[in-house]
Amino acid sequence: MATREEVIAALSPLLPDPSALAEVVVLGRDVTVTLRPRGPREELGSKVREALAKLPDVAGFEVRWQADVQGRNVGPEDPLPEVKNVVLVMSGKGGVGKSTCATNLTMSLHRAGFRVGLLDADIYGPSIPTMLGVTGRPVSLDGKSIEPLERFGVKLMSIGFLLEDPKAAVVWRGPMLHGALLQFLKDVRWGALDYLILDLPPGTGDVALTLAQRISSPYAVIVTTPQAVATDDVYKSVSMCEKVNIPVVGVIENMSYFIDTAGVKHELFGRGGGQAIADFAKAPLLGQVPIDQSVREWGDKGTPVVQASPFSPIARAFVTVAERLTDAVDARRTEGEEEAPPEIDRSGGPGGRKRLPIMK
Ligand SMILES: Nc1ncnc2c1ncn2[C@@H]1O[C@H](COP(=O)(O)OP(=O)(O)OP(=O)(O)O)[C@@H](O)[C@H]1O
Repeated sequence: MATREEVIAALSPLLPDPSALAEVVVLGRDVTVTLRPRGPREELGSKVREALAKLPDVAGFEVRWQADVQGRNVGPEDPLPEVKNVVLVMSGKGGVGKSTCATNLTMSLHRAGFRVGLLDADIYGPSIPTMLGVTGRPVSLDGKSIEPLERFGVKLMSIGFLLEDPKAAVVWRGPMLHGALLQFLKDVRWGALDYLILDLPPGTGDVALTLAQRISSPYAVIVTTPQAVATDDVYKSVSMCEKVNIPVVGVIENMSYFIDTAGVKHELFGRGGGQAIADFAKAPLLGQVPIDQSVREWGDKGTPVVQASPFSPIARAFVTVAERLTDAVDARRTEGEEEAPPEIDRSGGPGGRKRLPIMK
């Protein structure tokens, strides 16, 4: 078993100054290190993880962050005044692992010490309830606001919670669904959050437009596979973000490769797709997530792999993506790339003013 002193001695040379190390907890063969960084997180996090991996008798390790997260300029009519950052997870087409990335990103941010919520805005195929193993109906304590459900310490809301059978195809009409989404933003008691992650339906879209019209300074993360680059869909989703003024803050390449039991890497879906989209979007590639059977297995069991197996290499891939995302958001906010608060659409268009009978 490594001692606290050994961990501190191994990490000290990597730190910009001693105060960057806020806490070291050794529990058996597991180590949790809390850092208080001045600069970007991902580089320091990677170095610290590398050093921890080299320590003898350390089986698992995690890095947490103690940081003041920069927030957006919230417009006067923004439905989420206490939410510092809103991140829309999007994809050009279905099945690329958008919901998987959204849930594991959320869990990575939560485990790293940030306050985070997850809104399943994939109103046509909500999968967050399954991936997080949550059932139940949202309730209202005051008859006005909706209490979010909670799982693993993360606040959650999904249209799936409102369906009798979440697996059944959603037959509600578009405007009603948009109304539900807006209601989720406005009426759910999210409280103070550093990041609210939204899992958007695949494709270009009216949902993104609705959100862009209501929320000040959201950012988009595009999920793709190496092969999806061959289709127009993913480029279209980047262009659509541009059109509705939602900056793309990064790209995640999912299912990038597969490592077999002999340790050989196979690039089943080709290579370079994520970087090509990142270049097109003029945004960083946040990471390449390999194909790993445990991702699907844990997703099906209702516990994201980052939560179920936090010390595994696949969990670390998601953790790195999450750290790069926080760095990318901070960098954009520091550049002062704030958008003007959105014009509020009162036309009653998609989403209109319809309210859902959630809390009869
Ligand atoms: N890196 C990965 N390794 C292994 N399986 C994965 C990986 N990423 C996603 N999957 C699996 O692929 C399937 C599709 O993933 P997911 O539902 O996240 O995609 P999606 O893009 O959100 O789909 P939809 O657009 O239909 O909502 C799921 O069964 C998921 O467990």
